[in-house]
Amino acid sequence: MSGEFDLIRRYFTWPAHNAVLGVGDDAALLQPSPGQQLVVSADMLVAGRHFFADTDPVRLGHKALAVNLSDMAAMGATPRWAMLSLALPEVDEGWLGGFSQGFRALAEQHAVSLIGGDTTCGPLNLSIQIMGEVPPGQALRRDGAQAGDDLWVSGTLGDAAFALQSLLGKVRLTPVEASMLCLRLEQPQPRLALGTALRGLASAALDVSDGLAGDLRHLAHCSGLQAVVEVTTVPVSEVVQVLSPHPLYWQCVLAGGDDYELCFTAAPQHREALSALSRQLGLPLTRIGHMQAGNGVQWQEGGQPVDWELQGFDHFA
Ligand SMILES: Nc1ncnc2c1ncn2[C@@H]1O[C@H](COP(=O)(O)OP(=O)(O)OP(=O)(O)O)[C@@H](O)[C@H]1O
Ligand SMILES: Cc1ncc(C[n+]2csc(CCOP(=O)(O)O)c2C)c(N)n1
Ligand SMILES: [Mg+2]
Repeated sequence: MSGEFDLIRRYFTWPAHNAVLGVGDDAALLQPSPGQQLVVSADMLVAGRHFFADTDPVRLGHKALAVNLSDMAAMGATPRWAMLSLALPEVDEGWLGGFSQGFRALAEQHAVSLIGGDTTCGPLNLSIQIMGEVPPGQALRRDGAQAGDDLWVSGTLGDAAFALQSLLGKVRLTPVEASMLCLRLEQPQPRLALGTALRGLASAALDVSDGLAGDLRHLAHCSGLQAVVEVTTVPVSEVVQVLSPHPLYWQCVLAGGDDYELCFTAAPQHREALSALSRQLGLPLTRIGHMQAGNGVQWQEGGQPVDWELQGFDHFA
């Protein structure tokens, strides 16, 4: 292979069906759908900090895009375009082939076009910008929760955090358990169908990337309210349930991060509609608490407040 431009052509150039002009010029040209608002977000993955450098490149390509799609889901947006900026320590054809395959498969599954990016030599770093669309006024923001709203979460929490603990040798799992949890850590599924279905139902939403404790604090702060969470109702997988005696249990479930589930608020009148949506999507939606006047997050166990100092993931804490 002859270098940077050959690499881009071979691994990161395929037809961009919904762009006027994609990879190959100084910039891409996009035609947003008439009347839609543009939704834009960026997320970077750094080797050694967000993933281990020896992670399966197919899974890594998936995850790099998935964490960005998750932010589109959290906004109730339909993703349309992605830009991929890479710093690569070397040209490793096997790695590039796998990474490109994982990225492309997820992009095609959601009709997202790769329309450009940047490629340099440097410590392994994957940076993606994602763009999507939402009808005006229908985006799911963090600041819309009302006192009395129910607090909901999709899927299960804590799987990815326990997978990380297992990879770090701090939790012992059977090979089957470890591979189930590692799938959650390395190949998260962005909840896009849920996000768009929540338009008009949820009053506020965000995705759980840094752990419920940290992310919920953002939602509470933006809405000027307090979130009350009954910890015994927080949904966990069967594998994580078995780990409930472990000293890291609540830390992983409530503050672990890397879950990429959606956490949202909705008025109690929408409970039936949300249960029906859960059945329709085949995705658990669980009521874990409510919003009230105040600030921050109040954890309760069996209805009694507990004084747990849980922090979400913070790169500089
Ligand atoms: N360097 C930066 N310059 C400008 N804005 C930033 C910068 N870094 C983050 N932001 C903005 O700060 C807000 C919070 O960013 P953050 O990365 O925490 O988003 P998130 O969805 O909560 O988390 P995650 O990165 O885990 O997806 C977003 O609006 C983001 O665009
Ligand atoms: C090797 C390795 N070490 C630690 C973690 C855990 N981790 C890293 S960043 C992050 C929050 C989301 O990041 P951001 O807020 O930057 O989007 C979490 C939970 C991991 N996945 N891999
Ligand atoms: Mg987010």
